[in-house]
Amino acid sequence: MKTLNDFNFKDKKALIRVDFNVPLNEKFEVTDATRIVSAKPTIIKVLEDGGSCILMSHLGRPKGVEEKYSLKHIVNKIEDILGVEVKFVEDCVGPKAEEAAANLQPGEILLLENLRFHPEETAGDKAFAEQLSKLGDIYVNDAFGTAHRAHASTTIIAQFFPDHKCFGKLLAQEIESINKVMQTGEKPVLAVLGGAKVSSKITIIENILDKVDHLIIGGGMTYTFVKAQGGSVGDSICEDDKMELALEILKQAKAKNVQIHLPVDVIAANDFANDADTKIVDVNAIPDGWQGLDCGPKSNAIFHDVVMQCKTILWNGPLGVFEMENFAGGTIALGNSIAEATKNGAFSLVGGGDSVAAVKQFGFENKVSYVSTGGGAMLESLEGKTLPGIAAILD
Ligand SMILES: Nc1ncnc2c1ncn2[C@@H]1O[C@H](COP(=O)(O)OP(=O)(O)OP(=O)(O)O)[C@@H](O)[C@H]1O
Ligand SMILES: O=C(O)[C@H](O)COP(=O)(O)O
Repeated sequence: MKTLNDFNFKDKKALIRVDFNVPLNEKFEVTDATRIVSAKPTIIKVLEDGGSCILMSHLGRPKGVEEKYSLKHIVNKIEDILGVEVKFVEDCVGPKAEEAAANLQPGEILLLENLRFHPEETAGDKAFAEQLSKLGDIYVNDAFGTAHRAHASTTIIAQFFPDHKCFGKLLAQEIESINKVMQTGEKPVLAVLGGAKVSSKITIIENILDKVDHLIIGGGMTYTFVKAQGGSVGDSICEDDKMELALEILKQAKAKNVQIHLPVDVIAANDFANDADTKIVDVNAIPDGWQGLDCGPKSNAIFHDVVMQCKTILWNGPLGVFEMENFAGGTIALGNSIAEATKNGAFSLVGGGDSVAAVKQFGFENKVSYVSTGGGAMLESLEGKTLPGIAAILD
């Protein structure tokens, strides 16, 4: 396994895949910079060797070029954190990117525009990966948060650097920490799955059923399961085409003796806004025109009891729309429960862009055992398979 220390970057251009998919507010300000701070040791090592850094990342899930997902919004934040000027080029491939990369001098940093402005990125297109590869001398993957994606910049690109590819410091550290949990995770094991990426994460549940004893399903994940069982979810986020899978998961969990805990009550709102009217309703009786945006008090109490029984706790995805004060209660309650369990000796691992933002915002960062930059990546690691971004470096 080649790491950063296996290379001297003097006069070399390091092409570094970072995961700067950070949460932004409506003014495009970074609300949690953990993923940028975490990449700093890798970037500094390259600069200290006398090399230069070409940083590439995605931001959000844009459909083509969408201004709100431009990485230009985070240039100042990166500069603040690194204390070095960051040059920005408004494309990640083509003449402009090639010229900016060619002109880069030792000690300098160049940030490329959002990779996902080109659909070839997520398609894992080989020609696009080859174009990217031309920009640097050594490929460094430091994007743990995106290591579960077989995309052009995370996986396919590695084949163009057969002898010049390595893990960044963050990725190496994350692999080590997750391996430790996998090997020593004491039972009962609990996974808490919330958030809003229903379709991409529901498929992971099936694969981690063999590893857990309890599963709390909350946040936006809730409603596909509730509707699949005949409940009324009003306007809550729901993936109808995943309802069959949700039923299958419930069936499999029963067969495998995994206890699934869904919210029993929710805070429903008549608008996706902090000042919306709200009411507490049973999870399966949300009226039309209303949407579940947080767990209710009965659910929080049930989840507390489950958390306190468990010795290993993995958490990805907030239990409500915590960015809005009125819907942060479930996430805070869960954070408190996990902090208490950790104090009592449980091992707790929290991961994901927004989950980490929540943990920091509510002061739980030092009350959990480990904070990972990866959400989906952390969950997929738990399946026990080598993530594509990691496998591509090991090849
Ligand atoms: N009931 C809900 N309805 C709508 N959105 C919700 C609900 N509950 C939580 N969310 C939203 O889920 C988002 C976070 O989900 P996500 O799955 O992206 O988690 P994450 O920690 O960022 O993980 P990853 O790093 O894999 O993206 C938050 O912005 C939060 O507002
Ligand atoms: O936030 C994440 O989990 C990573 O940046 C990956 O994002 P994605 O789920 O849009 O691929």
